[in-house]
Amino acid sequence: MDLDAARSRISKVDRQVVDLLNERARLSLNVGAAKRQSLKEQGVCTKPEVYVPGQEKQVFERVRGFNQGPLSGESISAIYREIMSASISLQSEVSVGYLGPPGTFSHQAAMKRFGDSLAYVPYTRIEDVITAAAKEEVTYGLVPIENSTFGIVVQTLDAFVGQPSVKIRAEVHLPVTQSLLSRYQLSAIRKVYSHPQAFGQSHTWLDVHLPNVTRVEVSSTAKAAELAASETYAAAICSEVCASLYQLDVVATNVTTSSDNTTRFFVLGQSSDKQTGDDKTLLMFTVDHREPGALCSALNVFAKFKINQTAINSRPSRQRQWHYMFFVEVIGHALDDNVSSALAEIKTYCLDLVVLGSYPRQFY
Ligand SMILES: O=C(O)C(=O)C[C@]1(C(=O)O)C=C[C@@H](O)C=C1
Repeated sequence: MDLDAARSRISKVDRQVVDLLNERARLSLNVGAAKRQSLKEQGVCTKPEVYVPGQEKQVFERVRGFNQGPLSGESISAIYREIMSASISLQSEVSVGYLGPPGTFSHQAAMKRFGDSLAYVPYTRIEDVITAAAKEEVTYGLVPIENSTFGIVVQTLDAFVGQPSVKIRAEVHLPVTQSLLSRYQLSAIRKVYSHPQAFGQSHTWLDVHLPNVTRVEVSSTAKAAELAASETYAAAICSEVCASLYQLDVVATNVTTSSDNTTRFFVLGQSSDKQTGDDKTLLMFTVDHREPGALCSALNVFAKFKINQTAINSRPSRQRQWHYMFFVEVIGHALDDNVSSALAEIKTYCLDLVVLGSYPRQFY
């Protein structure tokens, strides 16, 4: 086929693609109307959940299964990410809060999960994102929970203690590459700004290349870029996307200690999604320390019901000195028979127990 003939065929296919996209969009509007009708019939006056991670999981698996190539599975997912983003925005006005300013890894994780058609709202602190999601100032909030190199994000766990009503709806994994950005060359840099997590992921490189330079912790990596852009002899450890956003040069690329450095984020909303058959659940509880072995007894319940734990963390309870909030993540949905039976039994060992949410295991 010659060039003109191939372009003319593409133009005909484009027309069919656009018609099919609009047919899908009309069906999505029907889905939105059906959700509203169903809530009305149940006498519930809340807005329907427009982002349904379990359903998205099925759509992604299905379309990747249909794919015969030459498009890669990743290309199909990227195209469908935008189709679903448009579909969500047709059904309702959706906003997503994240730790700003623009250019943070939280911003990138939010875009990766929700695409281009939604509104993104930056907040200065992680706790502000969680409060905004709890108070429905935004439809969803996205917060980092842990990094594969530096570990748990304590600000997120501490903020859950203050906002136990917020519910985890989904998890997002984002590969993270930290870089050194500045308006100056390496030898001229006197001060480096970054978030404590980013310093934790790149301290080995900093110890070797900038050993005597002051490290200043700030609220986010993009805030660090903003400050580095406004000061003499300053630099930031942040994402390379901040170079164009804040008019900085990339002085050193990939200063991260671990090559497969990944951060896991939670999408927060008013409720969790229904079971998908491959879910995780995060619990927050305190145990009575006057009871010997109370934590051990609580954790033993998971073994009894054959429930795998994927993470355990603790933070000071802040209400009683030397008492702790435990955060345990398990495989399964809170509505699964074994998990709900385990929760009923664990309650007998806990002073309080909150299910922070159940969410499909990361899938794309
Ligand atoms: O099935 C739904 O609940 C929809 O809202 C439709 C749809 C889609 O376009 O396929 C859109 C958004 C949801 O996150 C999941 C799926």
